[in-house]
Amino acid sequence: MVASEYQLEAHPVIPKGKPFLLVVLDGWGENKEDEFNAIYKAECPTIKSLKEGAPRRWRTIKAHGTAVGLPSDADMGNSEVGHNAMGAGKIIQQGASLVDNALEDGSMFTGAGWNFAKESWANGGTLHFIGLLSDGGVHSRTDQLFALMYGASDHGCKRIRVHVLTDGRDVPDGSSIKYVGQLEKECENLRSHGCDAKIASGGGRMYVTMDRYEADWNIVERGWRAHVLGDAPNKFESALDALTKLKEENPKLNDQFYPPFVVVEKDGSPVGTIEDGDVVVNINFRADRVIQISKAFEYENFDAFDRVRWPKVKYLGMMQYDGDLKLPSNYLIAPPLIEGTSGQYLCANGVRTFACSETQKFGHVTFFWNGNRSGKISDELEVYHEIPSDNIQFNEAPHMKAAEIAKAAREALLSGKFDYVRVNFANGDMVGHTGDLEATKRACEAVDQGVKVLIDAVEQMGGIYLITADHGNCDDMAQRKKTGEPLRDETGKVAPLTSHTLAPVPVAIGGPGLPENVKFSDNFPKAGLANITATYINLMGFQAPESYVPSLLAFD
Ligand SMILES: O=C(O)[C@@H](CO)OP(=O)(O)O
Ligand SMILES: [Mn+2]
Ligand SMILES: [Mn+2]
Repeated sequence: MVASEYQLEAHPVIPKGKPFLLVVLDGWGENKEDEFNAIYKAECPTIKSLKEGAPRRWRTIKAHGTAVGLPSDADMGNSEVGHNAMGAGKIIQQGASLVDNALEDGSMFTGAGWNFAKESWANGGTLHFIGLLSDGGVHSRTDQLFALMYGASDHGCKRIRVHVLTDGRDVPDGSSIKYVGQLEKECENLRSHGCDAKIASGGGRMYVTMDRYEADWNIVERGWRAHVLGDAPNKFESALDALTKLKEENPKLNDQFYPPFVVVEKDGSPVGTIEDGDVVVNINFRADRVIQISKAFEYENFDAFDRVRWPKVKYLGMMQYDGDLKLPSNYLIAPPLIEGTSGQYLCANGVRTFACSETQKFGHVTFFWNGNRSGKISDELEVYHEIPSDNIQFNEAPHMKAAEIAKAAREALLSGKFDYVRVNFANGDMVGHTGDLEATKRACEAVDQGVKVLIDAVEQMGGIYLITADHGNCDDMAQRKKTGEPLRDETGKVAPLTSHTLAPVPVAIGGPGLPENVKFSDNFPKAGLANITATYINLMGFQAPESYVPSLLAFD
């Protein structure tokens, strides 16, 4: 039975019932064609032919800044906001913006979450912050952390401990020293005003605490031991010492992969373990990489690793990270309410869906796509298929699981059991984040081969496809000066860019099932990822919901 609020009318031009393929090329922007654009330099005949072979069915759309609900157009896009927009058909004010608003209008410090946290320090508990320390704006921002620290001090908090995860992925490698230096300064300032604030522990975001989609629980366990128990092989008298000395010992170490460390007093005792009665605030607004640590703090029954000690603390997220699990149960800011997602509409109209990626992006095409819900929309109509990612540095095996994803999705298309096959290829993004240009070219080639397999399957089935991306990354692998020239070190070596880019992303449609007269409209020059949703709902033979931003299709 179709829930009437979600009923969709038939599209007047595009027939229903053709198998439909949607591909997200993660981290694949349309950018300047130069030697640092891995896509341009790689052999990608299939994806390049989409643009050259059918120019009326290829265009770019915005994937960053306000077009995807971020605070400003200086913000690069990311997977969360990109997949939220593509899944939901509208621009959603995202976590970063909601936190900014609450800090600006003061509602941060009057809400239920803040009041709940306050009880703890009013009773002598320590306030702990855990999170990614940078101003990358993808998972967190230092200015928001500092505002919370000062807010707490203004509200009577006398003891703050910060557990820092160094970045180097949304910001240049090596910048962790700068962010830790800034935080040290703020701590010093707070101390001079009577609030004992210190950095207590830390580690690199890809090695400590911030695992996602249960790819490797060891990452979270290392964080737990350092932050909660004060237990790590590396102990230093300050976080700055930790970063500089660990790097001296191992010059190849990068910010993303710092081992866990604990800051200790002169006598070797940790400056800030997490104890009964304390309050822990996770400063990340983005969910995927803090769901596991949130479970470790929140769940009484927990067997992912041995916590050794499970302190009775108040635990809060910057946001609630999982709407289905209600995790965590306490949070500072209510997450964006993402209702009326494409999945809700399509399931209500009987569309049988196969969603697939490898672990690193599995939640992107399911959880983020469905408006940050960890469950399925329909057990009868949907199959979610995860291919386990390898736990390695991805420039060592840049093909990742592209072939396996293509194989699984191809079988789904050919089986006739699905109307809609949705996949994400991780390579351009995950290898792009390593800053390794040569490996990233190989990554692009693996994606291109995967896309070819899938387009062939669509051809065979008389289907329709839409191929797009969530934000840029592999399209520019060099840090740039203001002039656009690549930035070089003293030896002339180009500084690698490990982050996403601000580039728009391509979108291409095609397939034998697509009527000849369907093309992209010449309107909507400012279209963004949210416009994809109405577009693919049309491609499946339905008119899009009125609440969605417009479809990009036009008809001759
Ligand atoms: O790895 C991640 O967490 C982010 C970058 O911080 O990348 P993406 O948005 O592509 O998942
Ligand atoms: Mn992405
Ligand atoms: Mn990324």
